[in-house]
Amino acid sequence: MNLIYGEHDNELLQAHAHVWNHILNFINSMSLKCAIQLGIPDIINKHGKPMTLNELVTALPIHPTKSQCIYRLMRILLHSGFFSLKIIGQEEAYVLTRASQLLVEDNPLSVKPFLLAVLDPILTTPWHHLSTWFQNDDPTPFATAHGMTCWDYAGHEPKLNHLFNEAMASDARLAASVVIRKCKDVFEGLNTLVDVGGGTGTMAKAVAKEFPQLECTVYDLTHVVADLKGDSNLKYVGGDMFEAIPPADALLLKSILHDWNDEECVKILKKCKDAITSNGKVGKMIIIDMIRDNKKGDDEPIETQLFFDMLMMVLVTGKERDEKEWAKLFQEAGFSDYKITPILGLRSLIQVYP
Ligand SMILES: C[S@@+](CC[C@H](N)C(=O)[O-])C[C@H]1O[C@@H](n2cnc3c(N)ncnc32)[C@H](O)[C@@H]1O
Ligand SMILES: O=c1cc(-c2ccc(O)cc2)oc2c(O)c(O)ccc12
Repeated sequence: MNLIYGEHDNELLQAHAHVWNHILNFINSMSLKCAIQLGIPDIINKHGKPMTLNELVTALPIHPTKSQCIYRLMRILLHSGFFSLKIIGQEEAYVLTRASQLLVEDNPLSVKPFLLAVLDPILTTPWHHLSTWFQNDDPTPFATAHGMTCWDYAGHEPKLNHLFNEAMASDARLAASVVIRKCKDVFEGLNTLVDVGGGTGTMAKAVAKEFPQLECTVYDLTHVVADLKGDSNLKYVGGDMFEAIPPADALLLKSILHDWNDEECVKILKKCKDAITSNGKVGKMIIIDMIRDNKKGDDEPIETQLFFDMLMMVLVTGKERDEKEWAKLFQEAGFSDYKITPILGLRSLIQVYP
C-alpha cells in the first residue's frame, strides 16, 4: 500500500477525521445520557434564567472532586446543540435549546424516557452481538444477546417492561396531541375503536377523552395491560394480535407494524381485516408509522430513518418501509385502498380500507 500521499494529504486527513468521528460517535449519546441522569436540563430549567457554570456546579449532585469536569461535559453538549451560552454581565451562562427543552422532565412531550430506554444496557448490549447475529440463525441480535425476544424479555423483566412502556407513552403523548388537532375527521362517525398493541393506553385515553361517544379498547399483551383500569369509554383487554383482534369500526396501529417483518405484518393485517369486517360491517385501519423517503434530501431525516431501521433490525424483527413496501403489505393482506396523511415529520397517518 502506498503510504506517501503528498498532494492528497488533505483528503487523507479528512478521511482520518471521518473514521475517528464514527469510532467515537457513542460519546455524543453517552454524554447526553450522563447530563440527563445528573438532571442538568431540569436544573437549568428550574433556575428560570441563564445559569453560570458556578451556579450549575453548586446545584449538581456531584462529588466535589469532579466539579472541574462539568465544564468539559457541558462543552461537548454545547457543541452538539443541547445547550447554548448567553453573556450575563461579564459572565457566560448556560441556557436550554429547543433540543434540551425536549429532555426536561415536566415537558409532557419529553423524549427523556426514550433516551433512558434506548441507552439502557438491556437495549445497547444487542448491538455488541450484531456481527454474531449475521452469522447465526437467531431472529434478532436482541435474541442473540438475551436468549429470547424483546417481548418475552419485557414479560419477564419488569425493568424493561417499564422503560419500554414509559418510552412509548411519551411518544404517544406527542402523536395524540398532533393527531387530535390535525386529523380529527379521521375519528368522526366511528362508534368503536381498538388500539392494537396500544401499550398502557396513552393514545387511546386521549382519543377517548376527545370523543366521548367512541367506545375505545386498548388491546395488548397481558403483562402490559394486567394492572390497568379503564373508565367510562375506555377498557383494557389482554391478548395476542397474532391469534385474534377484538372487532371494531376502526383499528389503530401506532408503531406496531415497523416492529415486524413482512410475513408477520401480513398475518397481523389479515387478523385486522377480520376484525373490521365482522358482522357485515366495513371499517378501516388507522396506522401511524414511518414512511421511509428514498429521495435524497436533508441529511438529518435520512440518517434518522436509517437509525430507526437499524433499531428495528437489532431489537425486533421489523423494518422501516417506503410507500411501495407498505402498499405491497396492504395488497397481500387483502386490503383494497389506502390514504396517506403526513403528520409527524417522517411519520404518517395511513387510513387503510378493506
Ligand atoms: C412499539 S410498542 C407501541 C405501543 C403503542 N402503540 C404506542 O405507539 O405507544 C409495540 C406494542 O405492541 C405490543 N405487542 C407486541 N406483541 C404483541 C402481540 N402479539 N399482541 C398484542 N400486542 C403486542 C407490545 O407490548 C407494545 O406495547
Ligand atoms: O427504540 C424504539 C423507538 C421507537 C420509536 C421511536 C420514536 C417514534 O416516533 C416511534 C417509535 O419504537 C421502538 C419500537 O417500536 C420497538 O419495538 C423497539 C424499540 C423502539
